[in-house]
Amino acid sequence: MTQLINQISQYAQQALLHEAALFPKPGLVDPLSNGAHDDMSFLTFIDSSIALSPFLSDYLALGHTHQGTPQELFAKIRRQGILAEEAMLQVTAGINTHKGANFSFALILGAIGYYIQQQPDLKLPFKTNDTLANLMYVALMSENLIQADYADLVLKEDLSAGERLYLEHGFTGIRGEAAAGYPMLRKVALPFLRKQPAEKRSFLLTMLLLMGQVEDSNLIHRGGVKSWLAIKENANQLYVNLTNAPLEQIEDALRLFDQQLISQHVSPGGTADLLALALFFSKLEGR
Ligand SMILES: CC(C)(COP(=O)(O)OP(=O)(O)OC[C@H]1O[C@@H](n2cnc3c(N)ncnc32)[C@H](O[C@H]2O[C@H](COP(=O)(O)OP(=O)(O)OP(=O)(O)O)[C@@H](O)[C@H]2O)[C@@H]1O)[C@@H](O)C(=O)NCCC(=O)NCCS
Ligand SMILES: Nc1ncnc2[nH]cnc12
Repeated sequence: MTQLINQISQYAQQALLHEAALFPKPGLVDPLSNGAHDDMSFLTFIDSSIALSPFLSDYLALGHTHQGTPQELFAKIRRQGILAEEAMLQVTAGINTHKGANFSFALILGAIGYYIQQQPDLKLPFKTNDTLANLMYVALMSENLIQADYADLVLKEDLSAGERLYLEHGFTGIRGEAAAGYPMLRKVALPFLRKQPAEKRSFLLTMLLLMGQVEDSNLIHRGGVKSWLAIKENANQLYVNLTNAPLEQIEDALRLFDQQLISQHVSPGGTADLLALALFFSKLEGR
């Protein structure tokens, strides 16, 4: 069992690094560009991923030994996730590289650990139904998240981007995504990736597909709702135009898109995290 948990933890670490290494990513950090970020570089993401690495195994272990309800597992995972966030912020000098990614990987790895406990004979690769079962278990873990996190929010000072967007627009961002069992993975990214070869061209198109659909609190927080809607429309149009294009043409279009988002100083951080999660499940499913 330990070997299985180590392998899954390794896939998660690889997915975080492969997302950061993919280029060109509009507005985001990659090896060739810091995107719309003045405080983050590709090396920051490498350091952040390494800091999170031991916690990825912890999340799996917490699920694997859990006895109790999904919500009780959520509480255990959140406590460990806060420690992970502190470790991340320590190595990044307080820069928020993977706050969202840590949250999502923590929930999903916790759910997978519990799933393995329930199915001791489970072998990799995951079937589609294994992926679905785990994402729906995350929904059970997170079913009280929005109500709990946003209770008395009007009284809270120093709101996060996501909290402010909820108050102003009712957007639920990453919390809503988790509480719904990651529909951006179940219904958008993974059905597409399962039909594609595991190569750079497919990952860049998956990123565009997600950018066109995600309620990305980073984009909205920095650029506002109108800007986010225009970027979504642009991403959707690019995806349609490039869906049969060669890699070189896709890269050229994304470099232009990158320059546009950099000039607007906006960055789809939520999309980046969902891409990392999609890469993770692709590895779990044997691609
Ligand atoms: C649940 C929390 C993690 C939420 O905390 P908070 O309210 O502070 O966070 P939000 O503002 O809601 O944003 C959360 C991050 O989630 C990513 N994200 C955004 N939209 C979505 C979406 N629709 N689906 C999935 N994920 C989404 C995004 O994270 C990535 O972007 C960040 C880097 O980009 P950057 O622009 O630099 O972001 P900022 O620094 O914030 O902006 P600037 O100041 O630079 O302009 C980075 O985080 C990426 O990962 C959102 O940022 C929290 O409450 C919590 O529970 N945390 C600790 C406990 C924990 O994690 N426990 C484990 C599981 S329970
Ligand atoms: N490559 C990236 N650039 C900016 N924000 C991110 N959040 C997660 N991955 C990111």
